Amino acid sequence: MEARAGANQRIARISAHLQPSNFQEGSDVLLKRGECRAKGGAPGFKVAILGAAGGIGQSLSLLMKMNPLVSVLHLYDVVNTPGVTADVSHMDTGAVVRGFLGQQQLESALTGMDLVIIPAGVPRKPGMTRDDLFKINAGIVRTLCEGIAKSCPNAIVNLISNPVNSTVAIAAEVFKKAGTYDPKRLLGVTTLDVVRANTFVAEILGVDPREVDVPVVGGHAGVTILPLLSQVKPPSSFTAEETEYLTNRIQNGGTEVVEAKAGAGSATLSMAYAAAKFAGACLRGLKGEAGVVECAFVDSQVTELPFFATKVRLGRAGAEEVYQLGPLNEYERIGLEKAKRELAGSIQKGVEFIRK
Ligand SMILES: NC(=O)c1ccc[n+]([C@@H]2O[C@H](COP(=O)([O-])OP(=O)(O)OC[C@H]3O[C@@H](n4cnc5c(N)ncnc54)[C@H](O)[C@@H]3O)[C@@H](O)[C@H]2O)c1
Ligand SMILES: O=C(O)C[C@H](O)C(=O)O
Repeated sequence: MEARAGANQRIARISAHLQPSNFQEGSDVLLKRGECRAKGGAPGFKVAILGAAGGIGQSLSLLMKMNPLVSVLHLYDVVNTPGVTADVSHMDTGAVVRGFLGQQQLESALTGMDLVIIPAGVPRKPGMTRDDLFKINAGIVRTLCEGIAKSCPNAIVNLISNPVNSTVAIAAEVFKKAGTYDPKRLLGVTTLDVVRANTFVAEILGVDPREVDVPVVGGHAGVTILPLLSQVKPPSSFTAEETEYLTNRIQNGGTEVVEAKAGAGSATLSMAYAAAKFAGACLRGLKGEAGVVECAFVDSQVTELPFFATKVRLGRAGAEEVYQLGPLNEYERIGLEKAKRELAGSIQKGVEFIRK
C-alpha cells in the first residue's frame, strides 16, 4: 500500500514536469526533470551545446547523447529547446539531458560544464561567403563567450559558428577581457575539412575513407583551407590534375553543400558528425587518453599569425601541443602564403570587433 503511494507520487512529479505549458522561457522545469534522472546517470563529463535546436545542434545533441563519456548534456538555445530536449532525453543512453531556453537560462546552462560546443548562429545561403555571416554571428559568439567566462571559465570551448577565422579571435578577446583566457582551451572546429578531405582522397585512391588521414591546415574558409596532400596517410602520390581537383573540392566543400541545399542552409549532418568526432576527441584527451591528435584552429606560433589550424595533441588541459606544419611541397608553399594573407584580415576583424 505504502509502496504504491510512493510510486504514484513519483509518477505525479514526473508528469507535472513533462507538461509543455510548464516549460517556458525562464522556467527550469526540464532542469528539475534532469536532476530527477541524474540519480541513475553514468559518471563522465558535463557537456553543453549552445545553439542546440539548430540544424547542427539537433543532430549533435543526438550524437553527444550517444557518447559514453558524457554524463550530463545541457541543451541551450533561444528557441525550441523544450521539444529537442524532450526528444533526445528519451534515448536510453547514460547522459542526463537538461534543456535551457533563452538568455536568462544561459548561466544555468553553463555552470559546471567541462566542455562547451557552440554551433549557434546563422548559416550561409547561396552566393554568400562565411564572412557575410560576421555581422550577426560576431555578436552571438560574444554574448555566449561572456557567459562562459562568467559561469564555466575552465571549460574547453569548441567553436563552430562561422566565420571561424574571426569568431575564434572574438572568443579569445572576450576571455582576455574577462581575465579567463587559456589558449589551450579555445579550439575552432575545422574537423569537417578533414572529414571531407579524407572522403574525397579516398574516392580518388579507391580505398575506405576510414583508412585515410589528410592533415588540413590554415583556417576554415576558401583558400585558407589548405589540405596537405603531400602528407596523406597512407603515403600516396597525386598527379598535378588530381592535386588541383582535390584542393578545390576540399576548399569548396561547404559551398557545394550550400548550393545543393539551395537556400535551406549549409552542412548540418556531416558537420554534426565532425563536431561529435572532435568533441569526442577532446573528451578522450580530458580523460587522460594518450596520443589523441586532431586538426583545429588554435592560438599558435606555427606561423606569424596569432591563430592557425594544424594538428594538435589533446589532453587534460586541452590543446596541449600544437604541431609544426612538416615538410611542404611547392604547391602547398604557394597555398600557405595565400591562406595566411586572407587569414590575417579575418583574425584582425575579430580582434577589432571586441577592442573597438
Ligand atoms: N565550423 C564548421 O565547419 C561549420 C560547418 C557548418 C556550419 N557552421 C556554422 O555553424 C552555424 C550554425 O549552423 P546551422 O546550420 O546549425 O544553423 P541553424 O540556423 O540551423 O541553427 C543555429 C541555431 O543557433 C540558434 N541561435 C541563434 N542565436 C543564438 C544565441 N544568441 N544563443 C544560442 N543559440 C542561438 C538558433 O536559434 C538556431 O537554433 C553557422 O554559423 C554555420 O555557418 C560551421
Ligand atoms: O560552408 C558553410 O557555410 C558551412 C561550413 O563552414 C562548411 O564548411 O560546410
